[in-house]
Amino acid sequence: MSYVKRSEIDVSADLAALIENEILLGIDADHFWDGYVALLKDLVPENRALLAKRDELQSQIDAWYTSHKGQTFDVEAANSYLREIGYIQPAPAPFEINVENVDPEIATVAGPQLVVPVMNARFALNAANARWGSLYDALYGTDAIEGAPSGKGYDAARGAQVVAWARAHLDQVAPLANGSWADVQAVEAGETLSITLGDGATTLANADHYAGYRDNGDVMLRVNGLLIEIKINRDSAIGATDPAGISDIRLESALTAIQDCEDSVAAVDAEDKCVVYANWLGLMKGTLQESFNKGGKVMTRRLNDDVTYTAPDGAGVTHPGRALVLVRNVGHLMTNNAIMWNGEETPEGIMDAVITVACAMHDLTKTDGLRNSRAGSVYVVKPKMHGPEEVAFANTLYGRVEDMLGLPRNTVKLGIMDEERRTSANLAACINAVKTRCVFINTGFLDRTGDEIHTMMQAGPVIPRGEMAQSAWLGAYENGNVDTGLAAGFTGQAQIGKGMWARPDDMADMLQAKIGHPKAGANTAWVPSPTAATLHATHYHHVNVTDVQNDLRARPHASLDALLTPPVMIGRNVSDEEVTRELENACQSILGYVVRWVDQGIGCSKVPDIDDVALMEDRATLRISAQYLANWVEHGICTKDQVEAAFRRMAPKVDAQNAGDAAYSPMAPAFDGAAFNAARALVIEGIAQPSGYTEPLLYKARLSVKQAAK
Ligand SMILES: CC(=O)SCCNC(=O)CCNC(=O)[C@H](O)C(C)(C)COP(=O)(O)OP(=O)(O)OC[C@H]1O[C@@H](n2cnc3c(N)ncnc32)[C@H](O)[C@@H]1OP(=O)(O)O
Ligand SMILES: O=CC(=O)O
Ligand SMILES: [Mg+2]
Repeated sequence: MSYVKRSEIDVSADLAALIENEILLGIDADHFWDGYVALLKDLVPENRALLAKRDELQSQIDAWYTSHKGQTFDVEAANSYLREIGYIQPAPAPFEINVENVDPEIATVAGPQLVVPVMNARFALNAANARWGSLYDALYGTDAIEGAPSGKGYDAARGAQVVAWARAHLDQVAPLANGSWADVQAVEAGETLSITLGDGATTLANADHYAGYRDNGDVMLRVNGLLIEIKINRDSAIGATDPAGISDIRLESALTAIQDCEDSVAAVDAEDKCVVYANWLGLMKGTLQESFNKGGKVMTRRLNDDVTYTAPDGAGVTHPGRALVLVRNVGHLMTNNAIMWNGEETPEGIMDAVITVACAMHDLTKTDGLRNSRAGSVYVVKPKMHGPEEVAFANTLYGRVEDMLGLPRNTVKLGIMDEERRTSANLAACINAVKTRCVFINTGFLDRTGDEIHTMMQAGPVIPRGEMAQSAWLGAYENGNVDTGLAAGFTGQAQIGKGMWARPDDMADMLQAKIGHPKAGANTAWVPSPTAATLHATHYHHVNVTDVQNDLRARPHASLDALLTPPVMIGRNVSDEEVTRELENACQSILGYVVRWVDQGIGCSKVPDIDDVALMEDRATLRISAQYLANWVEHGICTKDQVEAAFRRMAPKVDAQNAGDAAYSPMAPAFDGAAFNAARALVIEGIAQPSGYTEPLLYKARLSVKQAAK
């Protein structure tokens, strides 16, 4: 890689060109680079000290559990030790966040949050455009309706089921004064909504559900703040068969979308980071586009326009056509060779902070066109922070970035991923550390599960993975997050978010289960795809989250003791069959994910588990699998040899799963490629990995593959 000297640092020539020629907006390049160096000088030592503190606390916790081996777990004694070493910190006096200029998609309206790897422009654009999605398509094309389309063309019987489902949904969430949406013969929208049924006329039971109409006759409803567009088009194939000419029902779906620079991407060097930043820049400028071949046709995807309609009082309304996008930066751990200082890599988190916010200035300076934040904010999601000092460090970092770029204080809003144990245990103090920026707390339960296993490594053998969802700590974590957000005044200002639906193909189950998120008081929850966003949107039609939050405020705060009780097996045997099954399942998913990451730079994959259920795998799910097996080896539930044997049995299976991919290199029978070795190391060296993170080994392996290819 070639570098250019800027101020006192060596910057990848490609990154410097991107920044100087395309990103910097009215900022002198020399001033920018001097500011960058000043920031490194002030913040790198603190960054390193925070990482050292993580290690120090971990060794103290390891030592405490090792010295209490074999004893019955005493939560009081454990927590008093955690207080003594500063792991549990005093809670702040009651306070409320006070955040200004927050867009309604975050502050007031509840709805789905889509996450997308920003390195993939085709997906990133699709995510931004997923603000609106077809309910008919989402039902027709997934298992949300039992079975699958039959025959080659349109399956009319399935189509009828879709229409029936969608009309029944409208009957529940936007009912007619009398009769059913299933029997509508004609719709006339104007100052009021007139609906003709077979046996007379009616209108909506609740006039507030009527939002207006579009020039083409489409009807706009609004339920719990989310728009529903009833499309009327008698010339379309579906509309022609419908008595009222209804051709589709389109839902406001992904209100927000997180463009991810972190766990769903594989960005290890300057070349990769340039792709990340260029895509994010394109989204902020509104110019990103991508051409690709789909179904034999070349298509070009761009950002969608806003949606216009007329309100019942005749006023013209312009409503966002795109999700409000947030950017997930990386955490405080990793460094990257894109910017070198004194011959050393510099923190990737600092680089993400400066560059993604600088890109967002292109949005901030717009007054029309494809704007992202109409309120004038930049939304950054900060993952993997451990405790209040690390959150305070993020506050300092983004404040320094604002100063460097000449932005008003608190332009940058922060979302805290509540996904590390020390953060959950001190969540109020974490929020307090960014109380003028904090726009979300989200239970990233996948990383959080990985951190639970890693932090409690010496407490004993962890329970089988399938039992984790029911364990007491997880319930206390999910409830505690909501309780803390409510006490900190999040209602009307910020999101209380819940985690990812990690079975992207199982939409029927998602429809059943994920309504639990708004019912638990979450005003958003993560979905893996635009289709999932549309289906999950229906949940927010049913549940008024503000009402739920108002009710929940009265309940007692979730128990800290439960939160900090480790999910270990006490006095329990695990059968040989169960061990083999767990080993094979984990090894298969580790290999299936790692091989695509290391060999092809794909950061998020759909990988079949041992029962052939397709699971979304990213660095966080990998962290769980690796730490889980590392824990079982540590406590003698299985041996290193068994792990090795399971990897070798599973590698040919993963190779077969990828047989259709021309770019794929098999791992068997040699078992000595970079990917296989990285997978093995993630388990065998798992305990030594900082906080059990997977990135150090993944980055190393990927860099070696990229180097070899050059
Ligand atoms: C623990 C955590 O940190 S969770 C957060 C990180 N995880 C994520 O961000 C998950 C994001 N999701 C994804 O990356 C993908 O959905 C995967 C990898 C799970 C599955 O990808 P695929 O196997 O390619 O999906 P599939 O073939 O079913 O669908 C592809 C289509 O859906 C679209 N799509 C799928 N996921 C997304 C998404 N998250 N955003 C936007 N579009 C998407 C694609 O654009 C594509 O449509 P197109 O052909 O019109 O472009
Ligand atoms: O980032 C999300 C998680 O679950 O981890
Ligand atoms: Mg995470």
